[in-house]
Amino acid sequence: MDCCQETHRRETHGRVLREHFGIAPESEQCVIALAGNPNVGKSTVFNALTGLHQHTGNWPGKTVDNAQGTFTYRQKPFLLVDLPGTYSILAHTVEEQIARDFICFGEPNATIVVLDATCLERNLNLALQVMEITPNVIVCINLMDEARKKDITINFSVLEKELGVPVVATAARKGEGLNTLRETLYQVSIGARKSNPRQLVYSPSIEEAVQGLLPNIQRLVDHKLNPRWVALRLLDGDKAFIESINRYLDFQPNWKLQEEAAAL
Ligand SMILES: Nc1nc2c(ncn2[C@@H]2O[C@H](COP(=O)(O)OP(=O)(O)OP(=O)(O)O)[C@@H](O)[C@H]2O)c(=O)[nH]1
Ligand SMILES: [Mg+2]
Repeated sequence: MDCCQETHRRETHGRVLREHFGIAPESEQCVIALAGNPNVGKSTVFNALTGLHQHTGNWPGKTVDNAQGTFTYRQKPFLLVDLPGTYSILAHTVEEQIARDFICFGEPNATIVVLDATCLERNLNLALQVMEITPNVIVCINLMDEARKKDITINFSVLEKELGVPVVATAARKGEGLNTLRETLYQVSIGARKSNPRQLVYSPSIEEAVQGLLPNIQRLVDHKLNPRWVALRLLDGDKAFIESINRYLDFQPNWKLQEEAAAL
């Protein structure tokens, strides 16, 4: 990408954040999304990091501007966005669409996926989905105090190795693990800690179809979206996603790609 393209990309990104999500980060500020299943402690983590008292009820509408807070760590300013709780980000509900669109088109510098330590298996589904969109993921395993009460033990180093992203244990209500979370966020945000997120491998026919679509998608979405993720959504026949691409990235409707995907 040359510097004109980079400037254009930044301007488009700034406009998307402002116009679609009501967020206007200052130039040095790192934007961090907080995602997770309902009731896993996202807002508790949000409040602990920002010192705010975010309402811990349902997401109030289609914007995220009332769920943002700031904090500074090691002189680095962060803007944290508390996303609505979702089991998935395949956009079957308004909440899923908000979370998916923010992670995809808001392009946060990093996304913390908060998981419930007492039901990891179910919660990991969302983490794997987010890891398909972006490599900048931190997995925060919360409710560790509850897990301890139930004699659940988690091998964090194995999990971190398997997932390929940083994994942090917290009991946010007690303030446990939050310093490690801040430090990990900092390391990821300054690029000192690189991730290599595990990617789900689908059946050979789907993988072949993805490979067939990638060249055209790469041309279309450029650096703006993860082409593999777009290919998977097209193969899924996700029309709402194509509409989101056109809405956020100002593309002319391009149904040809979808026709191509449908023919595969
Ligand atoms: N025991 C324990 N309770 C916690 C912890 N973190 C959060 N909670 C409690 O879990 C409940 C849900 O926390 P929230 O922070 O509202 O969860 P959320 O993920 O924001 O929920 P939604 O926004 O509704 O999806 C609250 O009663 C919190 O006090 C923790 O680490 N340990
Ligand atoms: Mg909440």
